[in-house]
Amino acid sequence: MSALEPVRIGIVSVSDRASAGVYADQGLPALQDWLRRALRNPLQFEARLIPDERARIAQTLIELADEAGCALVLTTGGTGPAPRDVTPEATRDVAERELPGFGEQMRQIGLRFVPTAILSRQLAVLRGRCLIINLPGQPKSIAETLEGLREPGGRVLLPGIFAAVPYCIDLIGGPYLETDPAVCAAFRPKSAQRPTCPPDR
Ligand SMILES: Nc1ncnc2c1ncn2[C@@H]1O[C@H](COP(=O)(O)OP(=O)(O)OP(=O)(O)O)[C@@H](O)[C@H]1O
Ligand SMILES: Nc1nc2c(c(=O)[nH]1)N[C@H]1C(S)=C(S)[C@@H](COP(=O)(O)O)O[C@H]1N2
Repeated sequence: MSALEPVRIGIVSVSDRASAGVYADQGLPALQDWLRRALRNPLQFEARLIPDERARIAQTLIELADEAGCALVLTTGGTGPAPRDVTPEATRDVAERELPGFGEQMRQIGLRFVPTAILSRQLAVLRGRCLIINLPGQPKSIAETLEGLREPGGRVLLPGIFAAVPYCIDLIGGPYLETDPAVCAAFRPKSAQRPTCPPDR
């Protein structure tokens, strides 16, 4: 049995108004809250609040992936069709490979909550040993997208995208992530499952 490894996660809120102080940023707290509930590993966050500027977003993603050593970076905001929504372009600027399945599933989930989910151009990419995923800016969309949809009794109707994140990070050589199945049941093939020590020991 191995102890759960610490994981460094980049969280990036892309918002002109929140970064200028027009309103309080709710993106970073929502990301942190959800990740703390979902993951059992010790977590270290690298948090950034930045405006909707393509070069600034790209530079932040490079810094988090290459210098800070984040295994995962989640962005929120700037995925829509408005002229200043450029997060997907900045993400593609730094991408080595794209994982189109994430965007497909994220829009499917979003459509169960709002018809305008079709407007989000959100995507996921790989850069070295880092998985970068774009989430929409609406703070409630963060938990919706990561966790998916349940019926009132708790049964999962549509799995959130986070179910596939731990195995993806295994495959790119990152730390072994363990989730709380009550929040998000991660899927791994049996051959990839490892026994780990419970976190409270
Ligand atoms: N970081 C944030 N904190 C709090 N609320 C946000 C944040 N980002 C977005 N929202 C809310 O979600 C709505 C849709 O998000 P969207 O990313 O389209 O914002 P926007 O209209 O481009 O403005 P901005 O970039 O200035 O946040 C916003 O109008 C705002 O009400
Ligand atoms: N799950 C979910 N997805 C969602 C939403 C939402 O509320 N929940 N909002 C949508 C809306 S209204 C827009 S315009 C697009 C793009 O949002 P962004 O520009 O804030 O990233 O995300 C969409 N995706």
